[in-house]
Amino acid sequence: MKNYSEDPSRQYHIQVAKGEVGRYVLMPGDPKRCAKIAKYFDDPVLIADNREYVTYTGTLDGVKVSVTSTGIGGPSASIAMEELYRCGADTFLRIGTCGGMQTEVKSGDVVIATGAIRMEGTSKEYAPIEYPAVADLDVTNALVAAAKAKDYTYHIGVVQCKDAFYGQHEPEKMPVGYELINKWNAWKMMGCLASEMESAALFIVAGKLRVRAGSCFLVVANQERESLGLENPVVHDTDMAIQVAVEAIRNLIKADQAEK
Ligand SMILES: O=P(O)(O)O[C@H]1O[C@H](CO)[C@@H](O)[C@H]1O
Ligand SMILES: O=c1cc[nH]c(=O)[nH]1
Repeated sequence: MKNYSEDPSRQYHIQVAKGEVGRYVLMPGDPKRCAKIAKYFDDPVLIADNREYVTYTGTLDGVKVSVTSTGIGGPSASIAMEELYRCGADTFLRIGTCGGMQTEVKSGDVVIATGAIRMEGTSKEYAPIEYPAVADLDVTNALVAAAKAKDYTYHIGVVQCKDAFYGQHEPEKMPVGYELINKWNAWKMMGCLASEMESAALFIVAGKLRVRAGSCFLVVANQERESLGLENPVVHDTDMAIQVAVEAIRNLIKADQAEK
């Protein structure tokens, strides 16, 4: 597709040029998380800051790596991945926040996604709903090894993605018939760990582009625990999940170099 950028060497939305990012890219939703993540890189340089997309590039163990924020939701996340791919990236690690959905998935824990429920719109513009949104196995294994090594409490499994942050949790309050559309209770019954907004789109776009994508999250809070009157503090510190994602990139770099 034509590049609408004023400077055609830069991608229209992310304003990054080919070669300015590494093959490994961390993808937080929040643009302000990028500087925090870039502090883990050696020699981080701010490459671009346009709309919700902030990009830094540096190195980890001598290999070029980047961080680009996606903004909230599938539409902007899919744009980030498509444009980063055109700049040379092929391995994507989303590092986000999520809300726990099972009582054991507590505030401050880390969640690693094996797949994502496609209760959002973006992925449906790429593939029919029967096609599953699955995380890449190499990236997921790298995340699990990183979480294990750090000795953090982590959970591995399916996450749910949606387009509306508000209003999803209370199917019983929906008008008759609407609960068929709001499947929150079904996701919980099936063991879905947590809810967030971008992984389904990222996993499906990654499939189309034939690139690797995985996700890990900080659990901010848990609506289920709240409704049962269980302890449910709100945790904002994303550092633990960031450390897991950065360590996972190191694991991938090692594995990729060993394969050469
Ligand atoms: O913290 P980030 O990465 O933005 O992720 C989560 O937070 C936002 C909602 O508060 C959504 O983007 C959701 O996926
Ligand atoms: O409940 C939550 C918490 C964080 N992010 C989400 O998308 N949902």
